[in-house]
Amino acid sequence: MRKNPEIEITETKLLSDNWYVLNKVTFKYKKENQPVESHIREVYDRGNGAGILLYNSSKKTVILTRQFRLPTYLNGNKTGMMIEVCAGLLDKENAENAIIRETEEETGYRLSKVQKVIETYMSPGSVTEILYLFVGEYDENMKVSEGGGLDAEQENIEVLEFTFDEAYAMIESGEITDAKTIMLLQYAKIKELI
Ligand SMILES: Nc1nc2c(ncn2[C@@H]2O[C@H](COP(=O)(O)OP(=O)(O)O[C@H]3O[C@H](CO)[C@@H](O)[C@H](O)[C@@H]3O)[C@@H](O)[C@H]2O)c(=O)[nH]1
Ligand SMILES: [Mg+2]
Repeated sequence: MRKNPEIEITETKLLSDNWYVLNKVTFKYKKENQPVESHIREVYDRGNGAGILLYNSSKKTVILTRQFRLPTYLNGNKTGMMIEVCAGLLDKENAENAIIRETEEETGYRLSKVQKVIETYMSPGSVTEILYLFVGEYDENMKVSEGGGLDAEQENIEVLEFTFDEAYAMIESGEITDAKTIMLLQYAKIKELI
C-alpha cells in the first residue's frame, strides 16, 4: 500500500508492546540527485480513534466529558483533568459504529445517526493514529443510561452539558485545551451548526 519510491524502510525494532506498540524504525530517504539519507524515528502505534461533538440545536447545548488524563498531568496541567468531546479508540469495527458504541458507554446517549466531518493525524511526527471526528444530534429521549465509561477500564468519566457559547468561550479561557474538542467546536461555529 505504501507508495513513495523515495522511502525505503530497512528496519523495524520493537521497543515496547506493553500496552500499545512503540517501534524504532530506520528508513532511507532517497531524494533525486542527492546522497541517500538514513533516518531513525520512534513511532507509537495505539491504533486509530474517533471523537464526536454531541449537540442539540434547539437547546443550543453540547455534551462534553471530564476525566483525568495522566500525560497532561505530567506536562503542565495542574489537576490533570481534561474537558473533551466523547472519544475512544476503535476496536476492529469501523469508526462510525465505534463512536456510536463509545457515545453510549461514556455519555449514556444512544445515537442512531452520526455525521463524519474531519479525519486527522493528531501527532504526525510520532503517533500513527488517525482520528475520525463526528458530530451528532442528541436529545433527552436518547438517554438510556448514566454513561461514565466502562468500570472495567477505570474510566471515571463525568458527563457535562454546556451551552454552545459557554463551551466555545472555554477555548479562549484555557479551560478547554484538547485539540479534537477545539477542532469540533470550531467546526460547529464555522458551519453554524448550533
Ligand atoms: N491499563 C492501561 N490502560 C490504558 C493504557 N493506555 C490507555 N488505557 C486505557 O484504555 C482506555 C481507552 O479508552 P477509550 O475511551 O477507548 O480511549 P480514549 O483514551 O478516550 O481515547 C480518545 O482520546 C484520545 C486522547 O485525546 C485520542 O488519542 C483517541 O483517539 C481517542 O479519541 C482508557 O480507559 C485508558 O485509561 C495503559 O497503558 N494501561
Ligand atoms: Mg474515551
